[in-house]
Amino acid sequence: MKIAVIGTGYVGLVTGVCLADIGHRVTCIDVNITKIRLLREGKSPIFEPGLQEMIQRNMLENRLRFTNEINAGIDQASIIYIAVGTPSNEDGTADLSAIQDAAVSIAKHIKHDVVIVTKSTVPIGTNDRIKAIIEDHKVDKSIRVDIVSNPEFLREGSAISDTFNGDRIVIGSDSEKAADIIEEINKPFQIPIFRTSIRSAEMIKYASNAFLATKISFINEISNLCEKLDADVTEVAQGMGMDKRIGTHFLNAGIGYGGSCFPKDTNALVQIAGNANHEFELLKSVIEVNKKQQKILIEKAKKRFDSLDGLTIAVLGLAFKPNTDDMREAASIPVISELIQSGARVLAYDPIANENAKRVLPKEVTFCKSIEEAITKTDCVFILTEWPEIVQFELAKYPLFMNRAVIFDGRNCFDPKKLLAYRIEYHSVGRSSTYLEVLKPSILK
Ligand SMILES: NC(=O)c1ccc[n+]([C@@H]2O[C@H](COP(=O)([O-])OP(=O)(O)OC[C@H]3O[C@@H](n4cnc5c(N)ncnc54)[C@H](O)[C@@H]3O)[C@@H](O)[C@H]2O)c1
Ligand SMILES: O=c1ccn([C@@H]2O[C@H](COP(=O)(O)OP(=O)(O)O[C@H]3O[C@H](CO)[C@@H](O)[C@H](O)[C@H]3O)[C@@H](O)[C@H]2O)c(=O)[nH]1
Repeated sequence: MKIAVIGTGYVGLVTGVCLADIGHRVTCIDVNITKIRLLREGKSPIFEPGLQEMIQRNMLENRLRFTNEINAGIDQASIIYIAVGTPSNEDGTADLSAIQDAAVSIAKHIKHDVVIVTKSTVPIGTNDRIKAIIEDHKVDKSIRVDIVSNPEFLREGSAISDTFNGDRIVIGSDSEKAADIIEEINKPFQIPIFRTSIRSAEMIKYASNAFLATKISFINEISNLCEKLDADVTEVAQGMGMDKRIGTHFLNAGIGYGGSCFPKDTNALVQIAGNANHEFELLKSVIEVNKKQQKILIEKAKKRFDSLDGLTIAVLGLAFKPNTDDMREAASIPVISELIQSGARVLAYDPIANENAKRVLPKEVTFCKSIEEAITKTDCVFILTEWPEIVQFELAKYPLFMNRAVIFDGRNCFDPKKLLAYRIEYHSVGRSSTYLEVLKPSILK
């Protein structure tokens, strides 16, 4: 099948490359000239495990090409995927300007019948608008355009594996024929296919992200209670997860969720609900809990040191999660800004995201090339992302390199008892802190 994919970001690029890998002929289109130049050289503009190798292999086998020209890109394609960004507007609503531009461009350039497949996360009713825009702007009115909502569920950092091993592929359409074609295209992935109406498909995407975000905020609230009542949230989550109705996933307490999706999509769903005269109280609380949770390590450090003014602090892990270079809505942004405002000197390290982080973090931050360099002569360490390199770093080195070995761990990377053996003072989330002279805080305090 000849396919065009508009937008070569985290979703469009992975979708295009994986569709090529299962045998389709794919042209990826983007307005960004630098991205397309890099891609034509076989270089991935984003860090995503396995992606660059897959790009090169499929280019060599002539199934994958890249262009800035929408005209050339969609010329031969009978299927056009839309995977452009839908970021947040100031008020939390989804900015649909890239979707609008893509729809108008498609309409102006199509020369034969096509199926348009929307991968981008879009508010309920948007696919109807896409169809209306294309019908309005298409030059040859006899061309037939069918629309399919095919929301994407991949996670950054495991995008390729998720594409090949996803739990479901949702295909929403009011055209049986178009849905059949998209089902056929996806068959080689051997993933269960769920067919719905267009609007249900659009809603499944928002509802899924909102539910996962709710799980995270819920366990974070439980973790705050655990700290007050001397329970251990990792044990609690494990015990809860053994109930199949609850499940073990997305119960990791920490400094909250970030990334390009959960913050944006939860806010958008609150707005979508508001527009339908529905106050989504639960989701509003999920968002508020997350905002508070991002500051939890700062509160702990302020309590421990009285003031952060003049302290030198290492921050390990800057990306919003491991195995990605994506800094969108990363917890490191509010945390580091507050550390600097409080008068601390910040030394930061991320195995992959340093370059992207430089563009969004305050200019006062010193970026380091290794964990050792970042923690040298520091008063404490903040761990914000559980990169394997950070989790596996030799614990004995902390007391060796630091002024005083105090760790604030926002991702519960270590067993507190183990850290005590290394003479490290350790503060994590939802668990008792371990001090050198085991000063267990009284639950009555
Ligand atoms: N990032 C994820 O993990 C993820 C997962 C599932 C769904 N989504 C959704 O998928 C969509 C894309 O997300 P992303 O993270 O890949 O975004 P992104 O910002 O990484 O990429 C979007 C790309 O679209 C390009 N673009 C914008 N307007 C264009 C146009 N008119 N023509 C051609 N190209 C254009 C941009 O230059 C950019 O390269 C969003 O709606 C997002 O919510 C993202
Ligand atoms: O138990 C958990 C699980 C995740 N997180 C945090 O939640 C955020 C999001 O993590 P994850 O969901 O793994 O990454 P994303 O790439 O943002 O993927 C989410 O957002 C995508 C975009 O919509 C969806 O496609 C995916 O299904 C959905 O998991 C990160 O900051 C994680 O640190 C936690 O704090 N605790």
